[in-house]
Amino acid sequence: MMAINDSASEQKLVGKIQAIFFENQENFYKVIQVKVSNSSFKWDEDQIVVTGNFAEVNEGEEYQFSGKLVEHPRYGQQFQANNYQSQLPTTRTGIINYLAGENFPGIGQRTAEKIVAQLGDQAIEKILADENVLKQLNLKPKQQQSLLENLRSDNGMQQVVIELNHFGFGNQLTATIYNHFREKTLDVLHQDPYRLALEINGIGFKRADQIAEQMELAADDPKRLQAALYQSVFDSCYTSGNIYTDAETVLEQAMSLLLNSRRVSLSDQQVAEQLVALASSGRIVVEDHRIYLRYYYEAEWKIAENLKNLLTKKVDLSAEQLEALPKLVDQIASQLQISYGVEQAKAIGQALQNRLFLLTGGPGTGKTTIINGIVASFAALHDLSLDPNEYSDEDFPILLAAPTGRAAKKMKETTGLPAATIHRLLGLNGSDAPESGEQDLTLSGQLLIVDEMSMVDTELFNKLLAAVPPSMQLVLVGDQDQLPSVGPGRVFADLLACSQLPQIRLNKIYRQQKTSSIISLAHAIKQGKLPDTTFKNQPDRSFIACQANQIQVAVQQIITHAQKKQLPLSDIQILAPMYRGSAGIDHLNQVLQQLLNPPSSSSKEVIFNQQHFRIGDKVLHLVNSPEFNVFNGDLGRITGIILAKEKDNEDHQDKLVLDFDGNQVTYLRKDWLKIKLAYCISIHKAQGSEFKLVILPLVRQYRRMLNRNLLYTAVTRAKSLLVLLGEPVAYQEAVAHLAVNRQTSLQQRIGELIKPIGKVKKQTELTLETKVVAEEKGALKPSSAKKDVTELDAPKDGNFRLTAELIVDGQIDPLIGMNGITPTDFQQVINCQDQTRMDIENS
Ligand SMILES: Nc1ncnc2c1ncn2[C@@H]1O[C@H](COP(=O)(O)OP(=O)(O)OP(=O)(O)O)[C@@H](O)[C@H]1O
Repeated sequence: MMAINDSASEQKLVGKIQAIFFENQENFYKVIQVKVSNSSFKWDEDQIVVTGNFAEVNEGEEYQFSGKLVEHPRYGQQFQANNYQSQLPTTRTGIINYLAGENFPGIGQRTAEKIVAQLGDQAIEKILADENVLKQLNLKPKQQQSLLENLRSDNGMQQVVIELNHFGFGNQLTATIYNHFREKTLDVLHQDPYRLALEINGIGFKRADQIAEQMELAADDPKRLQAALYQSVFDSCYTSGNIYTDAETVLEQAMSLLLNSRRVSLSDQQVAEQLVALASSGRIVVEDHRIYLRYYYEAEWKIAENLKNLLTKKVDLSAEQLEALPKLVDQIASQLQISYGVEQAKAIGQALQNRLFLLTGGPGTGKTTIINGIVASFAALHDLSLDPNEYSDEDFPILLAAPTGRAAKKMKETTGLPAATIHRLLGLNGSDAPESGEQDLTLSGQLLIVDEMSMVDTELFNKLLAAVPPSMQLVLVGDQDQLPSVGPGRVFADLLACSQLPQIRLNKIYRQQKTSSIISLAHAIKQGKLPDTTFKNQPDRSFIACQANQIQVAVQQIITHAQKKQLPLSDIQILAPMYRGSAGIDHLNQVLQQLLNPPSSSSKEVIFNQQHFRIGDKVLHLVNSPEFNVFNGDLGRITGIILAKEKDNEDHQDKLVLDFDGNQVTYLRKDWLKIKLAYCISIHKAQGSEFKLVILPLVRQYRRMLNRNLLYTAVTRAKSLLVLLGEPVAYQEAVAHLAVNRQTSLQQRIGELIKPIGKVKKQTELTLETKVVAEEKGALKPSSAKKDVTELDAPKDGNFRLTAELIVDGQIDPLIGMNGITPTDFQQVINCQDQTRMDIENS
């Protein structure tokens, strides 16, 4: 039995489990009833209720618990256990009976007696500590196996839970760690605790390093240095949205992680050596000056390869069908009572004739109208019914999808056809890590249209494309001038930058100008201009000049005014770029909650992460939770609060009941991290949503965040009314700054695999095996850095490998990967990190 962290203040309890009252299926938390046989504290009753984190405990078995007696406000005295262990039989007869029992098939009474005769009263502990002791017993191999496996599984999970608790992991993480490593958990914990940081979401380098320090792992251990380096590559991508980073950034960040965690100095050389080792291990990939997480390196290649495969097969249309196309499009237009513009008609024609088609355009340029045209003409061309009821035995042949719930809902409303989120379409669970392996789903259908493509990140697009069969046609629609996806990559912009991919950019605005000055403002912003009318009131928009400290009062007044005009709260949305500061999202939410949903003695509230949640509050969902059918950016309302102490609340947990457009979901306390008050939300989170009235405060306080894409995205969220407020100079600064482009190589990968139309050459096989050799001190070998990827071979199994030999005179060059980097490049990194912070704040 492992040592238990005993402390003098801890109380002990020994007893048999009589009943398990409650067990949480998602973690190890249980409430059990124990028949007391012994206790270190005064206890006059026969039974006691014990709560805590337990692996599989069995009714009827005896356990020893350590912890403390607590007073539950509703249930009285209970024993709160921190640790527990099964009371292994201690007497000779007890051990013999235990081993001869049904837990150990193949071991009878005689064998059990023999084991105890030779190994003594400590037989079980001895076997668990060293399986070699079994050799002296002359047991059959099957008996040995039965003994070992069953003793270990009886004790294994229990020990894991105890030890993870001992290291301070709560219920949820304990369950996640155990489910990930299973019976190897303790080995991982003892031999390479950094794997926790590398493989488990929610555990960072610092936490793993604390465990490693307790295990006395040296501060310069290669595992430690590699873990910090990996974490730095990971952080650079996830915080900036870049697909790759560079050696200088990684080395600098890793060093700061290492020194912040333990005050032991390390040389640059030591850390740089481990960067090379990490690349050799395949967990990161180094190509030229770029450092990738392996997943993203492969994802970009796979996207390019899947696009190439898709484009290889032509759409099978007969000469008659092709000839009839223009007429068909005209017919559809007259059904919709419009006449398509030249570009619009061309877009529909191209979507019908190509396996892959990209469509981008600003607000009001007719994207939705074109989607409707594509759907109707595709159905007419292929003689398909658009009535979902006629497909009871087969799948509907036209799939419509979007990255958020709200965008999918909008698609459903505008087309009158079923539409889903991409996650739902692919059956993805929100907690799937990018590395969660190959998915084998293949979509069924003939046409897939994805809207709001600017929000789709590299990981999701990779997964989506992997599920698209070569027989399907794919239409990707979006507005490339909006903010890029929250996750790494800028897929839509990269695809549009590839002229070899069939695409159309819509420029003409069709939404009537006289009813919308918002749209013309958006198009001017896109072109880097702020029209003279920006700060003058128009029928559908207005401007209120004020300073940062006046924003709160101004916003309160606008909302009060809008409410007097009978505009429901769900139609009003305040958008801001930043969470912090007097004009930041968090402060505005507090102020607005006070105005719109103040505390009252008759209504319940809970406090979580310094936020008060009350019935009626508007909330924003921050992550994708397909299990609830709620997605990142969805807005809902709190309709119920059930407190743990309430009479009929059987599982004694605090709960919030939320309503997302009719979808009622119950959130336990562990889920509350997923929501935030939403009277004011970030512009990032508003992507994919539209609101009747948008209120947009911009002040110089946000200067670091302000750029053209951000302002454009905010303004285009307003459907009918827009109130701008703040400092004119902040608007001017936003329009003047173009967002820094993310570092991605998708365009390059596509360029290597898909030749420009009309210039298709014989494809050279690709490989991703790059050999980088630094010839001169302080520099990578120029020829390797310039090596054309088409010279290399891509393994069919997708097992990309990289050999990085960054060796100079037998030494690792501390300047690895920095060759050719100019101060401007470095500045770009800094700018990206600024962008990054914004992404962190908004994610
Ligand atoms: N060819 C056309 N003739 C007449 N009206 C058109 C035409 N194309 C689009 N419209 C109208 O213009 C308006 C905007 O079109 P649509 O909603 O399709 O644009 P969108 O690009 O999807 O805009 P948003 O991104 O703002 O939703 C709609 O009222 C639509 O009916």
